[in-house]
Amino acid sequence: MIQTKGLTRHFTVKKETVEAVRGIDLHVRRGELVALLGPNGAGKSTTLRMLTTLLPPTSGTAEVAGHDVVREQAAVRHRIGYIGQGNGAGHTQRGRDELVIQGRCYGMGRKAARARADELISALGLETVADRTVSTLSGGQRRRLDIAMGLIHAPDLLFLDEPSTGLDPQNRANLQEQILNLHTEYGTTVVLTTHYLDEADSMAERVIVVDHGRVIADDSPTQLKRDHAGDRITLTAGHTDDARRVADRARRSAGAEVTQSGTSVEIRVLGAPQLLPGLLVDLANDGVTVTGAEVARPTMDDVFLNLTGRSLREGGAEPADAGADGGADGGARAAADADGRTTQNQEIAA
Ligand SMILES: Nc1ncnc2c1ncn2[C@@H]1O[C@H](COP(=O)(O)OP(=O)(O)OP(=O)(O)O)[C@@H](O)[C@H]1O
Repeated sequence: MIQTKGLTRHFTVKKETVEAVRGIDLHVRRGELVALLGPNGAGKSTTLRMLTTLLPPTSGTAEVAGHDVVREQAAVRHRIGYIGQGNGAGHTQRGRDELVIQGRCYGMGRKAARARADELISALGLETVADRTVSTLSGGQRRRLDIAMGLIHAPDLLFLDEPSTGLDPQNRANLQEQILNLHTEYGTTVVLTTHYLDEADSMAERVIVVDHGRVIADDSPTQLKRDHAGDRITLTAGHTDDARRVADRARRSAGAEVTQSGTSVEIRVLGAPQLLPGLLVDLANDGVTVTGAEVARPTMDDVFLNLTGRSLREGGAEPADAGADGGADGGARAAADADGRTTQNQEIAA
């Protein structure tokens, strides 16, 4: 469904070259749900904008839904849906009308566009708000309307750029569920970008970790965690001296990566739940008192830390949960009309 080779994109800012994407090779199969995960500025949106024909690559090639993104832009756009960051729907229209107009832009007949709009309104739980003007909808409802807009022409492939950024946890969970349902029900291939670790972990069948414009890992969340992060045991001792003895024993008994910080000792191993009881017995035999023990299974953050040496959160990449159900305006979307001509709303020029 997507095949890229050596895809790069450079920008020139004040005579300086910004290498946003530095040679990405991707292969996404039909029906996959893939998350591009990375911190702010990693190159995720730039990659998506090249794949959706909104931005020409500096070099390399990309084929999307069987068409070249540079030479066959209209054909690509007919086969994809793209939901950019922020809201794309016009704010003074009723949601239902926006959907029908979008369908008409794709060359659908009035009746077919109306029927498809009804179907998506129901699939995305928008029945009670579809006849209100878009400006009166909550952030979560607008986001779902945007997704309906991206799906109106039944694309084979849906791109979502940070679909749940700016939503509160409840709306985020709701939106994730809707996306998963659409993926299952219609078999749509979905490529989304996110810097929510839990989103990549829980939604995606495959996570492509991007950093500094390059792919640094590509696998299922389970495999990534298995390969790049062990379990974490945290043991607390009453005194620093005891903590040192805990650390020594952990290194000897478990052969694990051990870090001591004051009275706390962090042990990274595979199979922590099986290992911990034996370790506690060894420590008791050594006469060391442990006052606390905790086992944490690996997260995508551990994977990122292991791959890059820094936490995804350190770069400010993990946004705080938004308190309000709101999304920024100024999103981007692309649509092709019946002749394959293209409309773009509020897209930033490169
Ligand atoms: N139009 C542009 N002009 C100049 N530099 C740009 C432009 N678009 C992106 N960049 C730069 O390219 C790099 C990658 O940006 P990009 O938006 O692709 O990252 P991202 O991974 O999507 O980040 P975020 O999670 O914050 O959206 C950044 O350094 C960014 O500042």
